[in-house]
Amino acid sequence: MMLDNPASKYQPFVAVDLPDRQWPSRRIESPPQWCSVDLRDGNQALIDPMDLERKQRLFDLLVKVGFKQIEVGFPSASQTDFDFVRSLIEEDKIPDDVSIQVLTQARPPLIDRTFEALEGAKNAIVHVYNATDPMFRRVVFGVDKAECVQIAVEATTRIRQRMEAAPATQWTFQYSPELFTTTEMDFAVEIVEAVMGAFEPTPEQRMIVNLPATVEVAPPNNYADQIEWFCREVKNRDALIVSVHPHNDRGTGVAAAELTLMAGADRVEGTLFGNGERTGNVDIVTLAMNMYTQGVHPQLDFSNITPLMREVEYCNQLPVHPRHPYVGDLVFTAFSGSHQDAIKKGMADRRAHPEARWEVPYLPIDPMDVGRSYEAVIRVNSQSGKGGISYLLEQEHGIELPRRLSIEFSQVVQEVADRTGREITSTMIYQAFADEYLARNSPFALFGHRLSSEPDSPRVSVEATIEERGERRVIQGEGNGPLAAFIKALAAAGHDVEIIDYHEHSRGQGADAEAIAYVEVRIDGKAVFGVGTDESITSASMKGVMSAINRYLLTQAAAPNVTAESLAVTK
Ligand SMILES: CC(=O)SCCNC(=O)CCNC(=O)[C@H](O)C(C)(C)COP(=O)(O)OP(=O)(O)OC[C@H]1O[C@@H](n2cnc3c(N)ncnc32)[C@H](O)[C@@H]1OP(=O)(O)O
Ligand SMILES: CC(C)C(=O)C(=O)O
Ligand SMILES: [Mg+2]
Repeated sequence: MMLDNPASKYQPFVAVDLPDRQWPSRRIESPPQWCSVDLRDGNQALIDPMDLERKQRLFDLLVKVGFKQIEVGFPSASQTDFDFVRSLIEEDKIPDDVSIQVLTQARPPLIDRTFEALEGAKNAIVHVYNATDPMFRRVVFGVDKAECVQIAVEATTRIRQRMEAAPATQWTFQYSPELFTTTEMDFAVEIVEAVMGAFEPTPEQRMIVNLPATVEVAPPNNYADQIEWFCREVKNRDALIVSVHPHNDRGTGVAAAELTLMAGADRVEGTLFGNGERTGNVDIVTLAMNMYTQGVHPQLDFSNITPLMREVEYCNQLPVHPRHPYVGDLVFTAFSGSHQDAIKKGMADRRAHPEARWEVPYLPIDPMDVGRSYEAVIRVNSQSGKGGISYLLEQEHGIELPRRLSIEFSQVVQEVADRTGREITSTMIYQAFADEYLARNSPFALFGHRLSSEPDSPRVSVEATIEERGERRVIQGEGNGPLAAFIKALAAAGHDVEIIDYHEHSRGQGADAEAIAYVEVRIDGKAVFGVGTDESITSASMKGVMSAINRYLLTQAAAPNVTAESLAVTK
């Protein structure tokens, strides 16, 4: 032992010797039996355990999600749990296809009280446990292996008798060798087989053997080895439903559940969002959604996950982390530029191929599948780039910036983001866009124009009323189209402007529809963008040119120093 290494006081886990393990090459192809233990294992870990109202709300939610097995409490432990079980039964609140499960220690008075609570239930699972791990046998119980087996067998016998005395209930028996993963594997099989000897399950009437990682102390592959080993070794495997109950002390509860299912487990006990003792039980939402994203429907409904999360937060009085898989407030949001750019392209590709499989960069799942919108997919701060800014303008304001303009405008937003150090909302982005381009109507303003053309001639004449530094006048020009004619008129008035690039589209629908024109011009060798909006596309394009001239005249000192050449290589 290295005395200067404080970690040397810990023991490494004992690996199972299973060189011919089969589970690594298996896949999960169907969902397991799910059992929610929110109302028991989750509840026993809360600062304030749930009262009857919260328990009932969570029970109703679990039923709605689709759980068919729900551990509703430890009725011999508290009056609240006892009363809750009684109210479920007496007020007929349990759907016929749902089994309630209750936990008891392997102690006769507690078993008797448990059966009192269950009187009149249609379907019930009685779950008894005792710790089998060597440290617990020595430190907590002061028993040897034989005495440990005796505790389990006597409890099983008593439970069997109580079940036989109440045949109107459809009973299922469940035994957990608590701390299975730190129990000697051959002893785990020995005690389970002794319990099976007392209960006598059959393939037609199976019992549940729940093999918990009560405290997660080893990597998930070892739990999987233990499950595969157990399933091979135990006699009458076909009379058992093998259940796993991962905890999350090492942060690998979900991985453990997945690998143990590959290793042969039939059933998983866990909680919504992973509430539970210490670092929690395995999170069934993540587990189920992981299956979903592999094309396996978990048969649990998480299609409207945000209200579900809020309800669970209310019942547990604990928040769900904003980065929690599939549900956290931030998990469908990209702030960083390259992610946003890729998402924007992926979403465009998706719109072009809506029937294709889901393939959007950085979004492992379609947010719509859990009831989230695309709204928060992109949010902008100083880590963002042009892709995200353009995406928000496009999605929320119908503005489809041409590429070079989006490069220029992203620098305007970047300046605001760097200066404030805060998130820039889509409203703020729109405002910055409007201030920068649309509000540019002085010192140069357009007050109206008239177009005319000769029949059969492509030539167009324009007569426009402009105001420059307070002085109003009429300018005239002729060209191959309205915009060309307007440029000619401006040249005659002393403003030499060359159109480099031009884009337009309509924005909004119906009576609210308007045209938006993006004009890139060269003035005195400098590339400048302008944007104009109007009901008429011709007016929008002229306003766009005016916006560019105004930006050139007024803001060139403050505006980013951009030339046509530099835009081609920026960002
Ligand atoms: C891994 C798990 O999640 S296990 C479930 C844990 N959940 C809970 O404990 C919540 C509900 N529990 C309780 O309210 C109480 O513990 C009760 C009502 C069940 C029992 O309370 P008490 O009778 O005061 O016993 P307490 O829990 O303090 O002590 C445990 C005693 O039961 C024994 N015991 C503990 N677990 C078991 C078991 N599964 N089977 C048999 N005996 C057990 C202990 O050895 C100890 O015996 P001792 O007094 O002779 O030393
Ligand atoms: C009661 C048992 C199954 C338990 O919660 C555990 O071992 O974690
Ligand atoms: Mg547990």
